[in-house]
Amino acid sequence: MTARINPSILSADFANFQSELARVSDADLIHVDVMDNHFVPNLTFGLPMVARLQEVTPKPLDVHLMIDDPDRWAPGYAETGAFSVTFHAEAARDAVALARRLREIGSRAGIALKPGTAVEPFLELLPEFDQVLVMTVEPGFGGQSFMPETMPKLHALRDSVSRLGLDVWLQVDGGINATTIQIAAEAGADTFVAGSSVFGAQSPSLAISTLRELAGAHRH
Ligand SMILES: O=C(CO)[C@H](O)[C@H](O)COP(=O)(O)O
Repeated sequence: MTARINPSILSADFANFQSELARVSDADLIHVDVMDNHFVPNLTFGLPMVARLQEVTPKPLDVHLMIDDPDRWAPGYAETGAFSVTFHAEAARDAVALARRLREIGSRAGIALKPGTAVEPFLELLPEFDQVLVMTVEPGFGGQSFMPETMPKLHALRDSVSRLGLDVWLQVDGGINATTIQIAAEAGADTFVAGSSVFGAQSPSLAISTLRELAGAHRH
């Protein structure tokens, strides 16, 4: 299992995304946080920005939709050519139908769970998804502390993925740094979103390679 490190541009300089993307050229994917100020109490950007980001970076975009009504809006993000589009279980009306639509368009389909959302209803649905995002903070803001109480969800997901013989990526997002990445990797995560610990580092490149090594050394 290779550890993927996806820097979150929520922690980048919003006035200089193009040069910020160049600082994380060692990343596996670029994590793009779309927030609508309804599903979460924060507002970032929408479809035109995501489409433009894809034009200025060769890196695959890992789009995380923290928005209401993803059934209506998510397909548009897949149509920009995003590598993966992840929507929230709490917001979707028909998560399976939406995931199928995203895959049909050509994007990987991800489902995200807030810290208080149980994972059990989704375990048997795993074949419908390419990625599960376990939020390790309440979604909305960067720079928060990792919530270790979310780790049992990773264990349950990793067990089900192995039992069903699937290649579903297990992603964590929120408070990931050189300490917490080891905990999440041991619990079964293979894909790590990191905002402040990468963009806040003097050398994002070094931060990425350190995180990748630590995750690899502590993999499940
Ligand atoms: O989805 C997010 C917040 O909702 C961010 O991706 C996440 O919080 C990353 O920031 P940091 O690594 O600083 O916690």
